[in-house]
Amino acid sequence: MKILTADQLSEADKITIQKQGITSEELMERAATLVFEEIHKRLEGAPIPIKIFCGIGNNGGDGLVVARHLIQHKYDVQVFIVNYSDKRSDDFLANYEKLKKITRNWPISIKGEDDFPEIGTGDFVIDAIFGIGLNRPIESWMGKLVKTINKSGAFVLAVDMPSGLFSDRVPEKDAAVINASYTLSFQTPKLVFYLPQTMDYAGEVEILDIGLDRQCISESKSGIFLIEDEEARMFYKERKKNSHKGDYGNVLISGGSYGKIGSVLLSATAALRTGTGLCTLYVPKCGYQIIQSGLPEAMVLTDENEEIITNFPEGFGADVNCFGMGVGKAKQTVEAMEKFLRSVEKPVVIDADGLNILSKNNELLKLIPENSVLTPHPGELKRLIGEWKDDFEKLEKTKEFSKEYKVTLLIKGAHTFIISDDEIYINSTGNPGMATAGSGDVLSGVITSLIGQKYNPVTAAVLGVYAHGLSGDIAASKLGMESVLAGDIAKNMGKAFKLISEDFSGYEAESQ
Ligand SMILES: NC(=O)C1=CN([C@@H]2O[C@H](COP(=O)(O)OP(=O)(O)OC[C@H]3O[C@@H](n4cnc5c(N)ncnc54)[C@H](O)[C@@H]3O)[C@@H](O)[C@H]2O)[C@@H](O)CC1
Ligand SMILES: Nc1ncnc2c1ncn2[C@@H]1O[C@H](COP(=O)(O)OP(=O)(O)O)[C@@H](O)[C@H]1O
Ligand SMILES: [K+]
Repeated sequence: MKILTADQLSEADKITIQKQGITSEELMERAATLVFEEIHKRLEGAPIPIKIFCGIGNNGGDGLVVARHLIQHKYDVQVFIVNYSDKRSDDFLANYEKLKKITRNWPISIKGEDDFPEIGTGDFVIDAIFGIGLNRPIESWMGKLVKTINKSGAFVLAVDMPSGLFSDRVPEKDAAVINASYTLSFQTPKLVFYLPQTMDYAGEVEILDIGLDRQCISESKSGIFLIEDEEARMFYKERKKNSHKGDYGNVLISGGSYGKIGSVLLSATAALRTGTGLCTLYVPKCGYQIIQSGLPEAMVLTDENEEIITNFPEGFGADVNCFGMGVGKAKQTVEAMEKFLRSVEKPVVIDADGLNILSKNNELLKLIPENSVLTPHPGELKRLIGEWKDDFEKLEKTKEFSKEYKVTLLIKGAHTFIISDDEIYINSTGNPGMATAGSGDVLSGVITSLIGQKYNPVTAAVLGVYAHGLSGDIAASKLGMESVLAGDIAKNMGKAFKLISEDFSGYEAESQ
């Protein structure tokens, strides 16, 4: 799903109104009615005290529409108008009049701290103060109101955006921003719902399709995409009946050192569980027994050194190479990495210590084959591209690096970002159970495997990250998050692809 900016969305609102021949008030009614329906579906008429805080722009107008429907469905509703100026929007005013006609319990105006209501843990708060129209931080008594709502312990549902959160920048420290439990947002996701510095404000996010003009949305230029099941299905290639192991890639994974052989074992297991035809590992001698008994399906080549990698097997002719997990940073290993980079021409996958070696030996960067995939977590990324001021600058710097070296980079995290040139893909799968040693090694194995199966490297990275997260979700649903081991993510890769592919065949069957 495309991610658009606030300006693009406002433009889409205008075009929709024109093309569909509706008024902006009708569009507001449509959007806010969807919000009401979501709430009604969950509350099922429960007599919970609902407190709706409305601004005086169109986000506030949405709040008034939601209030009207809730009251008409006999909910216990009190509306508060956050009355910070006299400039009310036309659609706010129209809905204010409509609300007054259906209830005697008129909205209460808040003009300062003295007017703040009591808000308790049992309340259901709807935040309709500011939406995408926010153009400066929330200050004075309004800021205090936001902080009071946050402290109340009430369940907070934000309409479109948590108030105080900008769609294109990180709030200042101590800024007043609603900490929503849930955000119902209109038409497209907003980038700030997924960045580590801002994602917590939005809580759980659901996107409501308010029927904005499809052509306008599809023509809007955006380089940012949220990857969900629909996109994963589009990328997935089914295995052909008439195929053999040579069709699914001959991969070589090089890494490991004394005490860290498990890392390569995990990557190789993941590669094979992702469908690799032939998988060979290149490890120090001490890894031989471990791999042969731990993963008999893999072949093993060993370095002449017992404990570290000091060389790289030239002329092996793998379809794709992966280098770095558990490899350490010894001088001879750096030399082996240089030999590796000089001897390979096709895109490679570089992970973990492979990335740390690159950070310390910048002259190696220009040896990386074009279209390679680098898989840093934020710590490794920082070593590679330097410090950043905030998440927006991090994205810009990562894009620059991607363009300079013509590589795809991951920024791993709760939402992993995949960055290639000017494009950003954001993953939607995964769970905190995956914050466990070795899950990154599994991911490199998955991406390497997909490149070996002839997915282009960007698609391999995007689909690989999605399937890896889905596998983590399957593992967590069976084991509980605390018990997920990286090996469980590898083990469930097949089930993840089955989910992706079964939906696909279901879709095909339906359309026949
Ligand atoms: N335009 C449309 O047709 C639709 C708009 N919708 C709603 O409209 C919202 C956008 O509405 P608006 O553009 O009216 O903007 P908001 O309701 O977000 O904000 C209202 C106005 O407050 C002022 N403002 C911004 N930051 C402020 C601050 N910190 N302190 C004091 N004043 C501040 C701005 O002038 C802004 O226009 C969306 O988020 C969505 O909820 C929906 O109803 C869908 C349809
Ligand atoms: N809270 C989380 N939610 C979803 N995925 C997560 C979370 N924490 C970690 N992950 C995923 O787990 C993996 C961790 O990778 P990494 O930090 O390299 O681990 P390691 O080095 O131990 O293998 C990444 O794919 C990351 O996206
Ligand atoms: K809001």
